[in-house]
This record gives sequence, structure tokens and C-alpha cells, in this order.
Amino acid sequence: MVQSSSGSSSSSASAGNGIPVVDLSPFLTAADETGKKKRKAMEAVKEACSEYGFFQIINHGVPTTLMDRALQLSSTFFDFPDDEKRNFSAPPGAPLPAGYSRQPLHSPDKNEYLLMFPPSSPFNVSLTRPSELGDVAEEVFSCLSKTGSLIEGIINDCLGLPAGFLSEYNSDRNWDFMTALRYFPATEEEDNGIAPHQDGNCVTFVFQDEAGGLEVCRNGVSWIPATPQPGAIVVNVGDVIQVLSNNKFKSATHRVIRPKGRSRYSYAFFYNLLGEKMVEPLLQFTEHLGELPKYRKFQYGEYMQLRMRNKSHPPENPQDVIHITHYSIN
Ligand SMILES: O=C(O)CCC(=O)C(=O)O
Ligand SMILES: [Fe+2]
Repeated sequence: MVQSSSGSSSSSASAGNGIPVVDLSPFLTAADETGKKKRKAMEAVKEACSEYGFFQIINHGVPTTLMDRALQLSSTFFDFPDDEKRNFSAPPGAPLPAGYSRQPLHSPDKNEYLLMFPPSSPFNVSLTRPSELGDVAEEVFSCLSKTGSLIEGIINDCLGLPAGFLSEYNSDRNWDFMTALRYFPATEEEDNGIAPHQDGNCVTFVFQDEAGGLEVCRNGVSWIPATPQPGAIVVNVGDVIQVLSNNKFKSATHRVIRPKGRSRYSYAFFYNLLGEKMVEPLLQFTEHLGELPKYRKFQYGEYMQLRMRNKSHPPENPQDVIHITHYSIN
């Protein structure tokens, strides 16, 4: 049921060298009549979310062939000359930066990416080269949206919330987005792909090629690899779930280290929340437990704007970068 991503079998979600791996098949097949396998998987998710904020899922229903194809097609796209790639950038003044972008020179992050909103979004840039990319990316988007809803339901139950609470709270999928990323090969001088950060959204899903490099910080001390495993999807809890659960579930700090001598390709799908939604610790994790809320209430869209400002206008003093602690009650 559960094994560590370093490959060794184990019955504990925290064993092994890598992050825990959870088999979702009991949730997708009718073969679990007693519900025992589901309960075991739920325990593993619960432990992973409170210990690491990270786990990998297998037998999740997203076809491996689709993920592999998507990675091949994005790598073909990123191999195009810069001028060609820029034809797929959002037009100047566009309300959202859909399509192709490269991290600005001042950024420590050395990657380029394609940004996609839900397939029906008018902000999307049509991905016509290579010819299959647009359709395959849409298919990936729809599949991961379903995975998002499945994992959100599992997290809901792991947190002991009333059935369907999170899906009702987060019922509008319009703010979800996905990136196809390419990290440039490391140089002799530096190898940062994405600097240590937490994701601001609800839950993130990543699938990656075999290069490796995604790492999770444990207890502020050690870095644990999310070792690539064929067909697996990495799941990480974002700030919204951390706040709602009053820190019961962790929005883990993670980073990407670029490999030497090759590029690294991945897709990241952000199961998000509508900007107008208010976020605050739920009574189940405060009053009902006799505990004080660790965050004040805030509007999600405001937090997203502050995070985007971190990127567009990085503060001189790194201590002024806005994190979820901006809303902490000390
Ligand atoms: O590419 C990856 O493996 C992770 C990307 C990530 O952490 C992010 O975009 O927030
Ligand atoms: Fe991230």
C-alpha cells in the first residue's frame, strides 16, 4: 500500500529515504469492499500531510502514457528557437501571463515555462506547435483537475471535516492553472531551478521526467528528494490547506535543483481557490480544540497579488518577501 519513493516497501508513510508513496487504487476501483485499503491509504495521506506536506501517488487514474507524451511534447516545444517560442507568449498588456515565459534575468530561478488556465479560459494562448501539444495539455489539465478533486476529498476526510466540506468551499475551478516547465542544465557556478518556497494554493500536483531535483525540506533541516518514479505524481499541500487546518497539515518548503549536463522537464498543476474566497483557520482546528487561530482572516486574491508582487518587484531585503506568515497571529 505504502512505500517510500526510494523504492523500499514499508507499511509506514514516513519510512524510507524519499517522500511517502500512496497507492490510490482503492479509491478508483470497486475492489475494496470492506474499505480497509481506503482507510490505510487515508492514514498514509494523513501522516504524510502532517509530517511532510508532501507525498507521491500511484494508480491515480492519470494515464502514464499521457504524462510521458506531455513531457515529450513540452521538451520539443522548449527546443524551438527563442523567437519561435515567443510567438506563444501572451500579447503585451494581456490580463494574465498565459503561454510562454522565461524567468526574468533578476530571478534566481533558471527555468522557462508554458502557463495554461482551464481549457475553456479565454486567456489561454493556443498551443499549435508541436501540433499535438494543445490537445494533450488540455487532456492533462482535465485529468489533473479530477485528481485534484479526489485528493481534496481525501484530505477533507483525513482532517475529519464534514463530508464534502472542502469541495463545497472550493467549488469553482476557474482559478486553477498548470505550468509545463523546463529547467536549464546547471552550470559550474550554480544549480538553482526554483528557490525554496511554499505554494500558496490548496494542493499542487507535479509529474517530472527522470532527471530528479525536486526536494522537500523536513523540519527546517534536511532536504528529502521527491525521487522520480515512473507514472507517479508528486502531491504537495499548499498554504490554503495549512491555514484552514491551523497548521495541522503543512505547506512544505520545497525547491528544485537543476541537474548537470541536461535539462529537466516537469508539469505542475495548481489546484487553486477563487480569489474572492476568504481563508481563515476553521473552528474545527481552533475553538473546538481549545486552540487559538494561528492566522487572521484574509481574502485569497489579495494574498495572490502580494505573491505576484514578490516576483515582479522583488524587495531589496529578502525578509520583506511576503509569505503566508504575513497573516500569522503571533
Ligand atoms: O517543477 C517542479 O518539480 C516543481 C515546481 C514548483 O515547485 C512550482 O512551480 O511551484
Ligand atoms: Fe512549488
